[in-house]
Formats: sequence, C-alpha cells, structure tokens
Amino acid sequence: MSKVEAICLVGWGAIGQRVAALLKARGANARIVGIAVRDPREIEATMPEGAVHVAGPEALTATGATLVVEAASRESVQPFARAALAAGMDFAVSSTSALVDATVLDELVELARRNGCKLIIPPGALGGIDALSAASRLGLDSVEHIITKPARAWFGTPAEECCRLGELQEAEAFFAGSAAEAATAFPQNANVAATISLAGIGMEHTRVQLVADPKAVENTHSIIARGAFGTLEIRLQNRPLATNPKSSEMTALNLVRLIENRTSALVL
Ligand SMILES: NC(=O)C1=CN([C@@H]2O[C@H](COP(=O)(O)OP(=O)(O)OC[C@H]3O[C@@H](n4cnc5c(N)ncnc54)[C@H](O)[C@@H]3O)[C@@H](O)[C@H]2O)C=CC1
Ligand SMILES: O=C([O-])CC(=O)C(=O)O
Repeated sequence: MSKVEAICLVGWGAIGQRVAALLKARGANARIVGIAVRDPREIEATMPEGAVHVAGPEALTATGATLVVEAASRESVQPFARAALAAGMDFAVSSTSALVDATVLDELVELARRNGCKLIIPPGALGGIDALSAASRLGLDSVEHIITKPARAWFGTPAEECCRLGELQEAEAFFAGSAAEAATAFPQNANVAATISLAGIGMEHTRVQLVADPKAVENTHSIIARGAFGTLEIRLQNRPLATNPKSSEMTALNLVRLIENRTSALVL
C-alpha cells in the first residue's frame, strides 16, 4: 500500500492554495491535515476536506502532520519551525529571508538534529540549486543573481523609494548589494537570494541585483556561479502566480515535487 504524506500548510495564500490544488489534481499521495492562518475566516470557504484550522505553532502536533510546509511570511518561520522541529516534524521553508539571521538558522538546524527530523530548503522559484550546492563542495569563487520582475511586483516594497515604479518606461536596476541586504529589505521578493546563498557561498558574498521592468510579464532569475567545478549559468523566466505577482508558479511546483518525492519510489 502506498504511503500517504500528512501535510500541514502554514499560509493559505497564492502558494499554499496552488500547492493544494496541484496535489489534488495530480492525485498525489498527500493529505492536507491542517492549515495555519491567523484568521480562520480566511480559509472557511476553501478548506480542503479533512483539514483543520491550526490556530498557532502550539497546535501543529495535534494535526499528526509528518511534514509542515511554510508558505506564509518571514515572521512565521521561526515560531512554526521551532514548534514543528521540536516535535520531530520535518519543516520546509519558503520564506527563506528569515534565515538571513544566522542565529535563527543555527537554532533550527540544531533543533532538527536533536529531534531526528529535517529543516528543508526547497528551491522555491529557482532551479539548479542542486548543481550549485554540489559545486560549493569544491569551492566557489563568485555567485551573481539578477532578479527581474514586472514593475507591479515591486509595489508595496522599498523599491517605491528607489524609483517611480508607475512611470517606468524601461527596465531599471534599483538595487545592487549582498544577498543578505536584498533578502532583508525585500522579504516578499528576494527569498531566492537567501536560498541561493545557503546553497552557494553565503549571504555576504552572493551579489544580487534587483530590476523593475515595466515591459516584463515574467519573474526572471539569472544566476552565474564560478568556481573550481567550472561555470554555471541559469536563466528562469517564471510565470507569476495569478493571485500574487510577487511569487512565481515555480515555487508551488517545487513544493509539489518535494511532497510527491516523499512518498514516491522514484525520486527526481
Ligand atoms: N523561496 C522562494 O523562492 C519564494 C518564497 N516566497 C515566499 O513565500 C511566502 C508565501 O507566498 P505567497 O503564497 O505568494 O503569499 P500570500 O501573501 O499570497 O499568502 C500568505 C499567506 O500566509 C498567511 N500568513 C502570513 N503570515 C502568517 C503567520 N505569521 N501565521 C499564519 N499565517 C500567516 C496569510 O494569511 C496568507 O494566507 C511569502 O513569504 C513569499 O515571500 C514566494 C515566492 C518564492
Ligand atoms: O517568486 C519569485 O520569483 C521569487 C520570490 O518571490 C522570492 O524569492 O521571494
């Protein structure tokens, strides 16, 4: 008999709902047993059958989930990950900007180690994280990441103070700095910078450029890494999710892949 993975989602927004819909449509061996959001009214009408509202981190264990998948916010990561890992539940992080703070990362890794479970960093909106992580084992010289999103994806972020987003005619690079700076200032748009740093040469040495492009319809990630292994160049042109232009479809797809791999005999 096939194993069924019991999943608790933290967050029921663009990514959480897309993951649930894809798992259902694909008949995956996964059951959503809990959904954590602050206000239960947010999930009333769309709650998957058999799932319960999880009122806070302390309510995670009662769901019986074996995997907790965070797709909520930077603030949600530490409290929910602490509770899950302390209870021996694996925890997958989407809002990886929470891990820029090395003390948070160290604490969570130590909790996972002590309780025999795993802190999982999925590729999120990216691809090629496997190759970058493999390459880092031989040493990397440089990693550069350019994140280009439609101008509208930068509304509600500090990009509004760097350029006139509503009036742009051409693409504008409005930020250049370390991954730590990018992920700290743009937690809704640059989690990928933290993810790539964890796989590569760290938050301070990974160079990031952020670009607002009024003509773009996709979220583009261009990554160049150089090291003893050779050179890696990746370019992804991700469709944004219908309900949140800041987040890419690929993020949900990578979570579906992670969840399906948990029970599949063939892991890809
Ligand atoms: N790692 C990556 O490559 C990517 C990461 N992300 C991140 O994933 C997260 C989710 O993205 P979306 O689904 O697009 O966002 P969204 O705004 O559409 O949905 C967020 C959901 O989380 C809930 N939420 C927020 N804080 C919470 C808390 N403390 N406790 C319980 N529920 C909480 C909200 O009520 C909502 O249901 C965001 O932090 C986003 O920045 C998004 C895209 C790529
Ligand atoms: O979805 C994307 O393209 C990347 C993103 O929002 C993030 O890293 O937070």
